[in-house]
Amino acid sequence: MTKLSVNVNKIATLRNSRGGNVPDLLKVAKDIEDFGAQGITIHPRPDERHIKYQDARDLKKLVRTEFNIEGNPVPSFMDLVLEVKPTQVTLVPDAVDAITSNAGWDTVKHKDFLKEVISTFKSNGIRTSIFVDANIEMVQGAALTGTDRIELYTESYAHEYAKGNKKGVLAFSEAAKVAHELGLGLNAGHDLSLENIKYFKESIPHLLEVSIGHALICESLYLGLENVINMYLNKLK
Ligand SMILES: CC(=O)[C@@H](O)[C@H](O)COP(=O)(O)O
Ligand SMILES: NCC(=O)COP(=O)(O)O
Repeated sequence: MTKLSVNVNKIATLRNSRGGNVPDLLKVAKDIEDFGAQGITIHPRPDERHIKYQDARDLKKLVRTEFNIEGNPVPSFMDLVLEVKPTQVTLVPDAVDAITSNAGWDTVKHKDFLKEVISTFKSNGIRTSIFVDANIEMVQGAALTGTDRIELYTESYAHEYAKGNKKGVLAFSEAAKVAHELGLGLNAGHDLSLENIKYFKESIPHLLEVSIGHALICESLYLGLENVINMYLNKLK
């Protein structure tokens, strides 16, 4: 079975756009768990444009499933994760001004840095994962850092799948095989959706967890729209 961890960044984006507490991030996270998801993911960015550092602290008290915090291990992020102690930390090499995550780690170039950061988190009882492209050399490099898991950056798979090219998954299944042989646990995420998730799951061996946010929240809005419009129409009769 592959666990579904729901990324709630977009709920925080919506909340922040009005400055109040609607939608209530904590209630949404609790409901997501009650509906059966097996994890909650957040990706606090340094500018706190969606998830605020305080959200991470508040969610820690509430999340009963797996709590995954993603981000670039700059000092403020490291301090937050070491304070909150989530189930898992996923290291993502994103620039401060990146609109969203757009690359995996160069695990060869940054091996010593990653080793040190991973050792710090693991010695504090936090499972570690490194965000990497579906590239064998990067997966092998990740194994040398001591990380528990990797998260395959699935943007290229999603992009190719949307164009009708199912072969885009091949690099991912190869990377997954190598990861398994090297004893790494396997997660995946970015731009996964109701459209492309089934084929990905069927093609990738040993997939422990996917984290999905953007598409899942957009799909939820759309799939709920008819119901809500009818509820309004009923009240306006
Ligand atoms: C690592 C990853 O792919 C996701 O965490 C993604 O970066 C979501 O972040 P945003 O919601 O800020 O786009
Ligand atoms: N790690 C990927 C994630 O948390 C969600 O990415 P996306 O579904 O918002 O692209």
